[in-house]
Amino acid sequence: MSSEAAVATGAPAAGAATVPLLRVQGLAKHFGAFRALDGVSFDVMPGEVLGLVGPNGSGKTTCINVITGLYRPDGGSILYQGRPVGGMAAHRLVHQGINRSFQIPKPFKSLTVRQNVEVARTYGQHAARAGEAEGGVAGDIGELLRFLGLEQHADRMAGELTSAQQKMLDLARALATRPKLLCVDELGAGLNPAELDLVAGRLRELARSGIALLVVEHLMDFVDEVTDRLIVLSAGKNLFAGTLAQAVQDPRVVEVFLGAPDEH
Ligand SMILES: Nc1ncnc2c1ncn2[C@@H]1O[C@H](COP(=O)(O)OP(=O)(O)OP(=O)(O)O)[C@@H](O)[C@H]1O
Repeated sequence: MSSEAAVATGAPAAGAATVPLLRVQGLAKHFGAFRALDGVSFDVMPGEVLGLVGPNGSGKTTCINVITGLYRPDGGSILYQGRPVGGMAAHRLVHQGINRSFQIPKPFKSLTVRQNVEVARTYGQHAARAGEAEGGVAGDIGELLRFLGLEQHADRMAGELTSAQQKMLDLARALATRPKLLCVDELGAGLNPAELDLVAGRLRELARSGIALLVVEHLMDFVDEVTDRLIVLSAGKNLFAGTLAQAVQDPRVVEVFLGAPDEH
């Protein structure tokens, strides 16, 4: 990688000892002639919370969709724990420790909250059998529901939950598979300030427990609270890598994404 690319992607300096959990290099995804991802590169370090931000349509969700196996990449590489996983089916990635939550959760509405999480646990049982990440918040379903404020709803049908509660359930389902890398797609949208506070705290707690997070989000206060570092995408390409404090000083980021302070 050139030194310029290393700066743009926030890659660690050559010779740095820490190995990325996920390394995305030159990732491409095309829909017909349209290049939704046009050579995106970044690393996610173990236990890191990396924000993936940018204007509407810049490719953030597509990036998560490719990393988690919903779409096959059209170019570039995805290395997870040093091994290529680009194009691998979603269920295999879940077994490897990569899972995600969705912008619009789709729980099994006629199953209870607990049953929804049990189904997810079964789906991820390969990881459970391997005895990885036992204990912690993802160790026990009751504990997981408590962690996400769902314990009093455990026996309700998922279809009866509010949309905020459905987002928590979606997170619980992803965590039930004991991910090492959790991709979180616009969790903050539609949550009230108290719910946002709770979720931000929980995501930080997950990171402290060793889970790496890739967080797509529009709410910049939430991004500020939750993430260690940001990648800004613009039109399917890397625009910036660094902290939010650095991003607000970067004229390119201000121009295409953040806007001038008086525009807020
Ligand atoms: N399945 C698809 N077929 C065709 N075009 C798609 C598909 N998925 C995404 N796109 C297009 O790719 C571009 C990137 O979409 P994507 O959802 O990744 O953007 P985003 O950065 O997540 O946007 P937002 O912040 O609005 O959610 C958009 O122009 C979108 O219309």
